[in-house]
Amino acid sequence: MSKTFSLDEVAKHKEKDDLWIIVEGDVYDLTKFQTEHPGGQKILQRVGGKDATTQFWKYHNQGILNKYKPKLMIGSLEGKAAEKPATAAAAVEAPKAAPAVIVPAKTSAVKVPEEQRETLEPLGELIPFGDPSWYQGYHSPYYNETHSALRNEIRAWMEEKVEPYLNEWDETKRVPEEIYQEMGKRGYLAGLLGLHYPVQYTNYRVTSVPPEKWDLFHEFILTDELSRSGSGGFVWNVIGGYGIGLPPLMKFGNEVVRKRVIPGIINGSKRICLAITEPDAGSDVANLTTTAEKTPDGKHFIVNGEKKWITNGIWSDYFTVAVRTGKPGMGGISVLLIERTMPGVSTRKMDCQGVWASGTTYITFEDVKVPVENLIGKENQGFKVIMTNFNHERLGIAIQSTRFARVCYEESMKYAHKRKTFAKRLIDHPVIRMKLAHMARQIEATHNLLENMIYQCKCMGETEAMLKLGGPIASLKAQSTITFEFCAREAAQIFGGLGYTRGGQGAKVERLYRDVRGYAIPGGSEEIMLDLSVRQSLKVHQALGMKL
Ligand code: HEM
Repeated sequence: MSKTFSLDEVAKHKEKDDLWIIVEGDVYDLTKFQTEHPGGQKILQRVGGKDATTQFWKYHNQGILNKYKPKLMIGSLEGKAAEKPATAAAAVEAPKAAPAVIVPAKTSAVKVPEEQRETLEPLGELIPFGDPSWYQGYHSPYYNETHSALRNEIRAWMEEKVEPYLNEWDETKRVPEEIYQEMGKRGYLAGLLGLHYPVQYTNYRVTSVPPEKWDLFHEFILTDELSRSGSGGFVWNVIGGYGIGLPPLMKFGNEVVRKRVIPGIINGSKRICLAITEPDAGSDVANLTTTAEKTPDGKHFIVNGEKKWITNGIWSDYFTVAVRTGKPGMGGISVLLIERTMPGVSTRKMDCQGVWASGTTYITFEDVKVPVENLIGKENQGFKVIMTNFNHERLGIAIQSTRFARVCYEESMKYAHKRKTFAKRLIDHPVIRMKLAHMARQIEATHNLLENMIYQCKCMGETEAMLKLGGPIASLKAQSTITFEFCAREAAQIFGGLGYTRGGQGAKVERLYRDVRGYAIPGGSEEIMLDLSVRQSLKVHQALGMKL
């Protein structure tokens, strides 16, 4: 049981060589820690023996408390109010108006179906627009109790295992391998393929969702909650290569290869990535030049070429690679599964502006001998394989960008309640409220479009979705990254110097600002997406009988 102390007892420990403070009713012994405190020793000594809750929240965010609590907390004050989690939001000055009342499901005007009631149980800090509206007691047609259970499960895991370490991982440009392995064991990797939960390849299950109930909204929630990290590097480290590299193999791979390779990847012990982009061919896929020539006996392809900006390439065991097997243009492309053990594969890490922990890689293939069984899909029909992948990839980017925009907004809203300028909190300056309002309206609009697209994908078959939704999803991808860029910029302005320095309270904002281009360019640049959204939708609607 944790020790309890009276205020008088704590007050005795106020000297440099015996220094305690109180934060949120808990007592911390900072005697040893003070010399390594990044904010300085004296500032701690000034609050020695006292309640320093207000000062603490002024300079730190929740992650710091979560990280240091286990090391520095020695007990609590006598009579500390019934255990409720300490949060930065709790320290924010109370609003003047009466607190909002969440309408419980039972008293809603419309009868809420039994299976949706739990989704109305709020989660999070209830900052307006700080989470999707169904997290905050608002109705939605898309979610049931398995979705809210999953949301709670991932958030708890992220807060314990991921959040406190994000800054470290960003600086070292690597997420510990155990996190990826845990993604496998917790069943999360298996749920990220835009497909039914693949029970045939894994015995791991997601604790809160039976496999037969798994749908695209679960995948949405999973990616969304991972993105609450506010780190493109983290998200891409754990799902970047996997989410786009594995689906083609799952759908179009040779059965023997699938059985040999997929279980290790889904269980988190092996890694895969998608290698399409080349030094000279990005969004313009049809022009790629990496060649794969068949050997005279027809048993192998010999692959030569270079791939660039490949997420996770540096630590991947498998590469889903677009190659040219035939004539110029889209009719001569195939997709091959290349394995790191095959001689002639080399990878080199690239230094980029953002997404640091994602392992952006330059790959060279030099006379790599690949068995024909490793062909994914049919020879010279690889363009279809690549196209089928695009909706899933772009939806993933849109989910991440939208949550990143929300993180920028949420962080700004919290900070605007504690930072004072000209004797007023930032939130009391109309110019700051205007910034927050513009962020929120774009985030909410994008999120609603996102839910609509996911619902369409859930209802349509894959081919119908590929044809009909190519345009709208391209539009959504651009909408989400433009929103992300806007919110990152506005958040950086609100945070001022703190959004310009790495680490500290503005860490997420500073990092996300650097990650913006990593989202606006790959998976189809904004310009190409917007143009495609009109061209593709016109084609589809011509087929549907458009009268123009
Ligand atoms: C449990 C007690 C505390 C811990 C574990 C702690 C930890 C930290 C850490 C890790 C940082 C680096 C910045 C960051 O990553 O966010 C920091 C910065 C700082 N801390 Fe603390 N701190 C504690 C208490 C306090 C208190 C009570 C004060 C003020 C009275 C304070 C004032 C500061 C200041 C001024 C900075 C520099 C902020 C900046 O760079 O903008 N800290 N602290």
